[in-house]
Amino acid sequence: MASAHQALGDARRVVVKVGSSSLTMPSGRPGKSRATGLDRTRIDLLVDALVGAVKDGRDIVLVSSGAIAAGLEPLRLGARPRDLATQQAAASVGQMLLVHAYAESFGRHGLHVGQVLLTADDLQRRTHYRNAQRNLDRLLNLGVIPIVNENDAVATDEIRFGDNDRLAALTAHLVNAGGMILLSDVDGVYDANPNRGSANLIAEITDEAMLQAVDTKGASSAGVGTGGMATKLDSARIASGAGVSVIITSMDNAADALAGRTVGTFVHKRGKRPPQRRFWLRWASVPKGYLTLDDGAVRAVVKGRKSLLPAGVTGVAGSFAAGDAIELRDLQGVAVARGLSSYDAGEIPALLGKQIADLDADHQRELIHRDDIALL
Ligand SMILES: Nc1ncnc2c1ncn2[C@@H]1O[C@H](COP(=O)(O)OP(=O)(O)O)[C@@H](O)[C@H]1O
Ligand SMILES: N[C@@H](CCC(=O)OP(=O)(O)O)C(=O)O
Repeated sequence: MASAHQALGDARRVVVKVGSSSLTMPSGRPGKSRATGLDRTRIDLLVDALVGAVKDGRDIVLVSSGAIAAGLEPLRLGARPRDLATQQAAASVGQMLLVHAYAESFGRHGLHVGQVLLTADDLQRRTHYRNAQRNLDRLLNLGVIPIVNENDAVATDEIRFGDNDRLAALTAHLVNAGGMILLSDVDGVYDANPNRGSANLIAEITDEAMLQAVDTKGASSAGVGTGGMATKLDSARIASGAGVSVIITSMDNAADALAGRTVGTFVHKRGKRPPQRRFWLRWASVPKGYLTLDDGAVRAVVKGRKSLLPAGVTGVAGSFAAGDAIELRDLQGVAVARGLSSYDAGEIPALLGKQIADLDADHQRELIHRDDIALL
């Protein structure tokens, strides 16, 4: 019987994410063991694995970290900087080196790469989301390998993905990928951080409870990565919940993972690809305010999948306009859903608690239409 991993081998469009720790090498400078340079041999190894799939007619989108890490050595920075301005500077220098290295490496096979730098804001606005989608689709149709990274040079602390694992999951939905492979310096997910003692590889993760049970404590081995295993599991949760099969493994296993061989940790997809609007609302939008719902309204929205009517809303907070994303909270303050408000925040207090029939003709509609609600 074929293993579950084969689902990845069968996916026509795959997002592959590679972390800083897999692309860089210790410089060996005394006392500066964390300073790094790009490891061109490893980049060629990765590229060769990806090209194998491209030559088989599959679409590959590469989400690559490593901009900040690649900027460390040229700027003589000993370790990943903590302050934002130096991170941005390192990324500005490093991103060029990174994409240049990919362009040369794919060039050995006669293939072109296209750089796509995204900010969190690009995926938080629906119009930008569609722009990014159109560009990625066109690049793939032209036979170009898109290389995606966060636009670290302009990202600020408030509006950044921070880790590319999550960006990879959002990208997988954006391009309608069937599979996602997260490549790191560890060959899979273990039942505890393998750097802290003996641990066992988890070959398959079948549900959300298993994803949440993994022990991810302790620093990563390389020191240049950002999220460790926790962000990879978050990413796997987002992608697998949106109908994408996921493998988490090491870069050395990239070709095997793409071929559907049994390597690393396979995370089973759950459900189907959700409509773009719901996925975007749930995972990429930033709520501008919230409504407080009484118990009946929570039941209607969550269990009944109904539109939200003013009668069940007890409060409004924040400053938002019609069409903005807002949170729906229960009486205990727990967010149960996100939705796109049909009204400006200032219009809502006058509607609270009222039946639709009692409202004037301009306001005889729901606060949030059911098609504009994503449950959390
Ligand atoms: N349960 C676990 N299984 C595997 N690795 C783990 C686990 N918990 C923590 N880790 C750490 O996560 C690291 C990978 O994360 P990170 O260095 O951020 O990767 P990358 O730069 O590739 O994104 C591994 O080297 C390992 O030290
Ligand atoms: N965008 C940043 C990488 C952020 C990140 O997620 O890094 P990693 O944990 O190595 O995947 C960069 O290119 O340096």
